[in-house]
Amino acid sequence: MKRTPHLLAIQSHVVFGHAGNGAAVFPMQRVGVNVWPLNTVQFSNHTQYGQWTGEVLAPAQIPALVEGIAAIGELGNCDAVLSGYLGSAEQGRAILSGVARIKAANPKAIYLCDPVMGHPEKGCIVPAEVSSFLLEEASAVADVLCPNQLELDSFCDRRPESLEDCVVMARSLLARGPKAVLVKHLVYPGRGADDFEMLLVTAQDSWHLRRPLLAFPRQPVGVGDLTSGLFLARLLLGDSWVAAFEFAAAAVHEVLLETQACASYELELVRAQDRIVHPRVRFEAQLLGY
Ligand SMILES: Nc1ncnc2c1ncn2[C@@H]1O[C@H](COP(=O)(O)OP(=O)(O)O)[C@@H](O)[C@H]1O
Ligand SMILES: Cc1ncc(COP(=O)(O)O)c(C=O)c1O
Ligand SMILES: [Mg+2]
Repeated sequence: MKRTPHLLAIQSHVVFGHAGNGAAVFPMQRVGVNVWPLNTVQFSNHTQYGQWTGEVLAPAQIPALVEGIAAIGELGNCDAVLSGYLGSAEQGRAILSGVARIKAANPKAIYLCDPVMGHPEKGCIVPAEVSSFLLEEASAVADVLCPNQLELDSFCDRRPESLEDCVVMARSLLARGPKAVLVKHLVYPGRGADDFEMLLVTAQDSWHLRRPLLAFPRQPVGVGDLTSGLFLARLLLGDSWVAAFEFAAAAVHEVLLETQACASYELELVRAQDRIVHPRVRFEAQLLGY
């Protein structure tokens, strides 16, 4: 029987609703991965409500928890680390030391970094030191980076001029060390008004994917976290880069369709659970010639 992969997921948790691990853990489990959730913050709700209560995890807890897993002899079973929303740069450095510890125990383990930098206009609040940490330190260690357009622009310190330019920008991140860059949401001059576009770039190839843009009165939160989590889960289950990309796009679209149908602000993950595992829609990624 094929072994079930194990994944250490280090990101935020919300008590109410869905963001960070609260958006990604259940879907990753549903598609067939053992998830080890390590919550960088525990907030009452995501920050786009404009108010929340809760705490940031003390950074020293991250290596302490990783050591605890090492002490029971399980660290070598960790196949991947996922990091997302961070409460402080110090937490980020603690994650990198955890990644090093895990790679020493299992050299095949991969590290996917979702560089959540915040979006002040949308009300996603992330400390400025976290952005600097992601730009300067995490990107050099990550095997896979999953920025949105704003985060890609921050990495490159400019905005794209075209789709081809988005590929150039994503490729420039590969030079820092990652093997693949998934841009979860593309924004560039001249893009299709009715589409939601994504990009996957590896050293060899680049793929572009379109799915329908859905109308929401308030943009749902946690979509990026869900995308990164499902992409990594499917990679661990043996998918190729492009298959995992297409799966994540389809499964996330199913969740958004259910969320829209329920007129809900929070992602309808429980109602959409079967559609996450077996998406009814399929979006084919197009291989770009550049
Ligand atoms: N098909 C879609 N139609 C409309 N909005 C979408 C669709 N897919 C994702 N979104 C929204 O687009 C935004 C994507 O956010 P973005 O900033 O690119 O990534 P992240 O979720 O990581 O912040 C989110 O607000 C999400 O709710
Ligand atoms: C606590 C928390 N985690 C994660 C996120 C990231 O969510 P998204 O997937 O939309 O980038 C947010 C965004 O506001 C947040 O408040
Ligand atoms: Mg995000």
